[in-house]
Amino acid sequence: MSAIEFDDVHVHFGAGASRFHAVKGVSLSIPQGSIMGLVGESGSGKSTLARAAVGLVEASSGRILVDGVDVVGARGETARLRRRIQMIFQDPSSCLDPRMTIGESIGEALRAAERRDRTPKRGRAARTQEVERLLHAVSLGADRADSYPSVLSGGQRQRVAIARALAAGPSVLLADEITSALDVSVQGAVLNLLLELQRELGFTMLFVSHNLAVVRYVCDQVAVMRHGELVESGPVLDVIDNPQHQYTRELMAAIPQLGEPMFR
Ligand SMILES: Nc1ncnc2c1ncn2[C@@H]1O[C@H](COP(=O)(O)OP(=O)(O)OP(=O)(O)O)[C@@H](O)[C@H]1O
Repeated sequence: MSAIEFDDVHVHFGAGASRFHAVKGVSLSIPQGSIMGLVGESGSGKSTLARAAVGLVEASSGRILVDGVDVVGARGETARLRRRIQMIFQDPSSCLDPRMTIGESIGEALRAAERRDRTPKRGRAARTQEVERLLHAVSLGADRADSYPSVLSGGQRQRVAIARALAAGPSVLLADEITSALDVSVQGAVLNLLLELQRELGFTMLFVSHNLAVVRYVCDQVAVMRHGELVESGPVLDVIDNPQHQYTRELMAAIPQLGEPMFR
């Protein structure tokens, strides 16, 4: 498993007069195996920072290091390191092809990982077995392999998205608002599943969320962004219970009550 570090990362969108500075020199280090929450108001640059790590947006400058190796603009062996960073999105449909069955979709992610790692291609039976193991890992029955995404609930689709990410053998997982589109009754199950998998597999995680109660439940560290800048970071309970920055205090005050853990 890998540590990930953002070192003075800047991201701009657009050009000329409409050039917009979305991420302004963010430096953030997530130790191997820990879960860092990333919070801040809408538009503060959280998703953009996460997307820069997987190359979905281009960092204008700065370094993104996986185990100390800069993966920005990486090629060859280093690009392989970057593909060990997997991202899960708010809307699971965005990563599921509606024309593919769930089994085909997970199988495709397995094949991509084989190509990346240059490991021998699994035979059909071995692939089916691995798809079933991954479905089981995310608490879906093996019979789901033949279903299409359209017949699944939002929570089930998000489980499939997690299974696809796991198929890639991630060393770092970026979770961007992964439960905010789900019904509250399903959110807890998906979060608990993710926590169990993280404990079992030990991947490092960046967990982007608006919900501070969820962040407190899931994360051991938290970073706060505002207007593209990092304003504060530290152990989750320290930051939530004793925020140092005025903006973090305002963010906490906006939450009606941070009561006991939500989903236990
Ligand atoms: N592809 C893009 N082109 C232009 N501007 C963009 C693009 N993606 C994001 N932005 C802008 O960058 C800023 C940061 O967006 P980002 O999605 O990272 O914020 P966020 O903190 O994740 O917000 P939210 O919590 O609402 O998802 C916003 O002003 C957004 O409009």
